[in-house]
Amino acid sequence: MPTRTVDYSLYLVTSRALLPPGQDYLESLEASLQGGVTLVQVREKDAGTKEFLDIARKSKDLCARYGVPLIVNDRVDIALAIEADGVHVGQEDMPIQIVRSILPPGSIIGVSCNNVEQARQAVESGADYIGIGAIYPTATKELTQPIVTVRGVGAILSQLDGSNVKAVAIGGINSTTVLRVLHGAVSTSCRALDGVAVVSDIVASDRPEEAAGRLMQVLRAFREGTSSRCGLALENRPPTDTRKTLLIDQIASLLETVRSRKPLVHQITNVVAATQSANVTLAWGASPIMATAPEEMPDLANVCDSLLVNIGTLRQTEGMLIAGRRYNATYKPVVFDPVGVGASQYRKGVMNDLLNAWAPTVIKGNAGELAVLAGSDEAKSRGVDSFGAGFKDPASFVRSLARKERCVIALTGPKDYVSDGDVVVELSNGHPLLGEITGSGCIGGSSIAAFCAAASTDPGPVPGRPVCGDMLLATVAAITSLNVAGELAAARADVAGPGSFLPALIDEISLLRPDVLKSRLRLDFI
Ligand SMILES: Nc1ncnc2c1ncn2[C@@H]1O[C@H](COP(=O)(O)OP(=O)(O)OP(=O)(O)O)[C@@H](O)[C@H]1O
Ligand SMILES: Cc1ncsc1CCO
Repeated sequence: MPTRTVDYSLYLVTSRALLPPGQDYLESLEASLQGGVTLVQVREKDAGTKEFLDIARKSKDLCARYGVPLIVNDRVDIALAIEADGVHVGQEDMPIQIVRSILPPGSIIGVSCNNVEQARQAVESGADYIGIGAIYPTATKELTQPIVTVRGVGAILSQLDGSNVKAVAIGGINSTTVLRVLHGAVSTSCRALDGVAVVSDIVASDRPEEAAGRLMQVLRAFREGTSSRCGLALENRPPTDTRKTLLIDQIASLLETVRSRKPLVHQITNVVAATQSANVTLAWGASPIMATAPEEMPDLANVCDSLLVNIGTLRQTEGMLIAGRRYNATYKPVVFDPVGVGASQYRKGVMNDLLNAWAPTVIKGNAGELAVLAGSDEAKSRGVDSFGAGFKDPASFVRSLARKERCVIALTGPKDYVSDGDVVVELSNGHPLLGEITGSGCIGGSSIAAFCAAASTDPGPVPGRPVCGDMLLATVAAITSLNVAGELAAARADVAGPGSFLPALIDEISLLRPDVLKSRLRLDFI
């Protein structure tokens, strides 16, 4: 029998217990189908066999009218009895090979997977699809296994490389989280989800048709916006021979855009570099607001243009958690600076909590910091500083970390490397004095946040990306402009060392002219 094409995009898992009071199960199911649900699984954990059979049969008839396949949870006997399109099993249920031997040829068989090994086994045993979860903690199902998190999905998807096994994510996915899940859950080989499975966002809604419609809109927008390059390299790239000239023009032009747009840059940063970060932000022509209280994050996310989260002197992380989520929800850039993350287990734990809670647009760090993020021991750190020779192949390192973390990665040092998972730009401007003042990395983060704000564009009514605009360009422009200002400051007659360098640097940032910037830029695509 030819393999049939199944649309996994919006996979509804039913649960009568979650229906709003007075809502009829079949009416709700029909409304969801009208809203665009593409696949349905009947899951009724507490129903007796007779009742389950009845619900499954009625659901099957209804789905058939909409041309939507129906899958039965766990119960192979019920699937056979109602001639369902397939069965979904858990890890403790009947093994896939046995299910396959019982069901008619061509049946869809899916299995829940919580980790890489389970996904490997699913492929080996001939599953049609895997349900990866739970992505978030959810009240719908009692969790017996660890939360996968959005950042954990990529490694599981990698197991599907070379197979025809499809994948959906499940657990806590709703219209607020769906874009984060779709965008964040992609393997380093660019394997994305085939769909998302949703329970309460649709079933518990008074208007299931609208709930399903909202999810479908985001799914469509995501696919349209990310048809190539994993959805990371956001803008169309020019041909190789002209792109360096074009990039240099774009950098100079973005410097002017920062000054003309005067973005408001919200910064949650450390107490060491806070004042110089605010001054540098002003010197670029942007406006800083340094604010940490969790209570004010919703208001600030509405009025500010971008967010910087710097963990240099961690005290309370609640504001950081809320802020990132809010800026994601308003489609504004979020820059993350994991200062000194190698210094303590606490910092590392906080970094992971933050990155699991929200999507960074850019992560910037020195070699020691990014090595901790990547789980590599190629570069070392001591406190907030990186030491040693660093990465043997920094270009490959940033490219693969960008793919893994699904954002732009900026690796700083004597040379800087910026990647969006596709291209890598090597930046050779700068001056050793930048390494001799504290917080030069921190002001780099503030600068990136200002340039990202200036580069961000209107996401439109149904955004298919967490942020719109060329964030690779913004990151490159910010770092390299700062480094050129550093060269100009270091060359001044009144600069005798690190003490006089910092004020001169702030002056040179505010004085930097686009033509001077262009003439001094030293960068290359790798
Ligand atoms: N030796 C150097 N030569 C040229 N530029 C440098 C040098 N060292 C650092 N820089 C520049 O200084 C900036 C900060 O980079 P660095 O890697 O020192 O950050 P960091 O270690 O995070 O700093 P900090 O912890 O002090 O905030 C970057 O723009 C980088 O290009
Ligand atoms: C020195 C220092 N300690 C915590 S943050 C910071 C600023 C440079 O990263």
